[in-house]
Order: sequence, then structure tokens, then C-alpha cells
Amino acid sequence: MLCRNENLMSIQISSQLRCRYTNNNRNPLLLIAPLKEEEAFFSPRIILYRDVLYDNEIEVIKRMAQPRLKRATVQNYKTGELEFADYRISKSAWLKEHEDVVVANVAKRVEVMTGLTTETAEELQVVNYGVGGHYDPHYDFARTEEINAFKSLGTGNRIATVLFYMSDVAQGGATVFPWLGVALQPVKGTAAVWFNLYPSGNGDLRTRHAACPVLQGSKWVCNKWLHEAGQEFRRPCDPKENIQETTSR
Ligand SMILES: O=C(O)CCC(=O)C(=O)O
Ligand SMILES: [Fe+2]
Repeated sequence: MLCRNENLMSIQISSQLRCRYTNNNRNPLLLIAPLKEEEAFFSPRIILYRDVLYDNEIEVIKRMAQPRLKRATVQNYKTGELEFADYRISKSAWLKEHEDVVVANVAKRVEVMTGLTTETAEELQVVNYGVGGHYDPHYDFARTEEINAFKSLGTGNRIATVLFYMSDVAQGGATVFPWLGVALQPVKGTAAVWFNLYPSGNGDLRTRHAACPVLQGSKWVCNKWLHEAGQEFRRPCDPKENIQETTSR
């Protein structure tokens, strides 16, 4: 329903959402050029940052990724192995920061947007969806029973997601949060940001999301997944907010 552009968000919520220029608590890098911040949801907080990836950077990222694109995989939660799945149809590639200054700059911008470190983040994942490409509802964080997920990285769970849209999509291709009634339409240069974990470290089930099938055109995104390690002073934990996971995929 959300994929069909049906508006499921209550007017009580949507009428409260605001947009503003922000320098994220007087970050010196943002005093002259503040970010354009747009609220997409309050709890959990989902923020859109407009015009944070420039066309020339997008060209570089696409050009680097193109020869390396391979069918995207998902992690088997029991074994930790990567495998193909019908519920994720797209092609993806990973880019390292040292390969090009553009990739390094994206990581720096993610730090400015989130106030978190990217030291422990995954490499930049570039994803291309053709017509029919989609990703069924999922969580970006590893759930309690997924003991092997991210184990090899040794940096904890995926605390936050930064999803950059590198194209507009003529029809379809929205990122939707079924439990929130939120649908984000891809706009080239925009980034969507949300925390996947509560301050307690438990996964926030409300962040379940999906990429709707592309109906016309092609969709390009890139993902930066930030991990828990190194964020201790940037986003302090709060054991009080110890909300348990209750449902599963
Ligand atoms: O492509 C999108 O809109 C969302 C992608 C996504 O959720 C993911 O790659 O984990
Ligand atoms: Fe995701």
C-alpha cells in the first residue's frame, strides 16, 4: 500500500513534521553551509538531508561501482554466510575510502550529518535496482538470535543507517517503513538517516523497512552503515531504555 503511494501517515503526525537549516550544534563545518534537514518521522526519528551528495560525486561513485556490480547478497543469520535471496533483487558493489577522495568525503559528510564516527563503519555499499528490483521488509541491524551477523567485523551492531539516493526514480522505488506509514521517494542528492538501535543497544523494530519495486527507470543508492563501537561518547548508551525485541521478520 505504501509502495502504491497511498498515504498512511496520520495528519496529526504529518502536520508536525518540519524542515530547517541546521549546523548540528554549531559544528564548525556547517556554520557557513548548514544542512537542509527535513523530518520524515519523529519516533523513531527519520531525517532527510537534501542536496548532500553532488552530481559530480554521484558520477564518480557510479563509475567506480559499475564494473564491480554483482547480484546483491544477504547474510544467513544462522551461519553468517552471504547468500542470494529472492527478497533482495539488485546489484551491489563496495567502495573503500582510500580508492577515491570522493568516497572518503562521503564518509566525512556522514560524520557531520550524524555526529557519529565512521571509523567503525562498513565500506560504502553502492546498489543499483533495475525494473522490478526491490528489497522486501527487513531490519538493517542484527537481531538477538542472529549471533553470527557482523561477528567478523568486531564492531558491534549497526547503530545507524545513512542511505543516499543517487537518482530520482520515475515510478516506484520508494523506501517504505510499513509500521510507521512512512514512504521516502528517492530524490537525487538526498540522504535518509535513522538509528537502528535504541540507546540501550537493543534493536528498534519500528525501523523495519523495504525498497519498493522499481516500476520505471533505474534506482541508484549508496548505504553507509555505522556500527556501535567508537560511539560511546557520541551517542551514550542508556540502559534504562531497555526495550526488548518481541517480533520477528
Ligand atoms: O534501496 C532502498 O530504498 C533501501 C535499501 C535498504 O534498505 C538496504 O540496502 O538495506
Ligand atoms: Fe535496509
